Amino acid sequence: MGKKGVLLVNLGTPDSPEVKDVKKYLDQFLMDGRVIDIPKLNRTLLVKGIIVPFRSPKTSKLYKEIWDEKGSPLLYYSKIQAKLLQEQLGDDYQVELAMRYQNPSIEAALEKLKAGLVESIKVIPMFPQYASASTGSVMQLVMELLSKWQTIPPVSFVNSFHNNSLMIDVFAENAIKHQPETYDHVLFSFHGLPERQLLKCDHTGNYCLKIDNCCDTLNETNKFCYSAQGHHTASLIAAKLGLSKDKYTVCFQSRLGKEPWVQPYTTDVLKKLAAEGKKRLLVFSPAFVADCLETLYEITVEYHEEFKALGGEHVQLVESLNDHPKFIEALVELAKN
Ligand SMILES: C=CC1=C(C)c2cc3[nH]c(cc4nc(cc5[nH]c(cc1n2)c(C)c5CCC(=O)O)C(CCC(=O)O)=C4C)c(C)c3C=C
Ligand SMILES: [Fe+2]
Ligand SMILES: [Fe+2]
Repeated sequence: MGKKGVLLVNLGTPDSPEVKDVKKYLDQFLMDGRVIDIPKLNRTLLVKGIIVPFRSPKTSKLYKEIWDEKGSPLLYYSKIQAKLLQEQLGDDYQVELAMRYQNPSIEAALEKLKAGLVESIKVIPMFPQYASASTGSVMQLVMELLSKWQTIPPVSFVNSFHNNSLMIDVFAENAIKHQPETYDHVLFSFHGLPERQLLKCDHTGNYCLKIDNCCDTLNETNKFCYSAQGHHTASLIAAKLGLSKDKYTVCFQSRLGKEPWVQPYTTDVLKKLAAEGKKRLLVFSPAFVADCLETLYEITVEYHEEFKALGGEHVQLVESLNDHPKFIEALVELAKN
């Protein structure tokens, strides 16, 4: 019997924090039609003509703030996760790591699985909540690449793991280290998405953003909605910590461009909480399985400074799943089941 192949795929990061590598990364990332879902000509003009030239120098500076001797935290933690998963799964499995954008590429990782003569491939996009821009994009590229193989082994995909109980435990355990009861309010700040991407995943056409609080709870209609899955993740972590509804807010960060994105925006929530006199905030970022630019810079530095300027005192990030042994156990479950 051959080994079973497991492919972990996270988003990606530049090869270095230098402007030229950030340009290559942003170009590949934002030219993906599932990330900026507008007609190709408009996307090309917007990405190559405006976003990449103007945003890259700024983004390069931000990456330099979080880059250390181990490299980009997202890649560094992803490599540890893959190594620990391989150790836990043992010799019957071959685990490979890939990034959707830049390196190590999905193509190279699939070639390694092919060379290992694996009898099957389990793809785990490392995004707890399904979104077309993240999980969907990984699935599409893997399917495109595999479609060119002569022999296509049995392939399966993890679609989402927003309610994985081991993952929920890790977020809760990581928060307990910070004594959540000493904070005035808790935020679950998810990476944002353009509203039109949420609307596209509502197959009824009359539910999402048409009904009040459409995605505050998960149901049969919105079960693949990124926002609904995010609210569900947040409610499970809150329940584990015994947080009542008035103690936490689900919000969305990292908006890009002028179009409406899923709301409320984290920056607006910071303003509201500061105006209410809240001083100390504990912030989860449960759309990611590893600390990255969005957590280590946007939350830890930018939101902290923004909140202090508004009269607040402290914004504390709850560290991500990173190399927590229970998260590796969660990955073992996902790989096997
Ligand atoms: C249209 C723009 C973007 C969409 C849609 C989007 C969705 C999306 N992104 C992640 C995860 C990550 N994004 C990260 C960085 C990042 N994201 C965008 C834009 C969109 N993301 C940009 C331009 C950047 C780069 C930084 C910047 O210039 O602001 C990261 C961090 C990577 C790292 O190296 O640390 C992650 C992770 C998800 C899960 C998602 C859809 C739900
Ligand atoms: Fe992003
Ligand atoms: Fe909705």
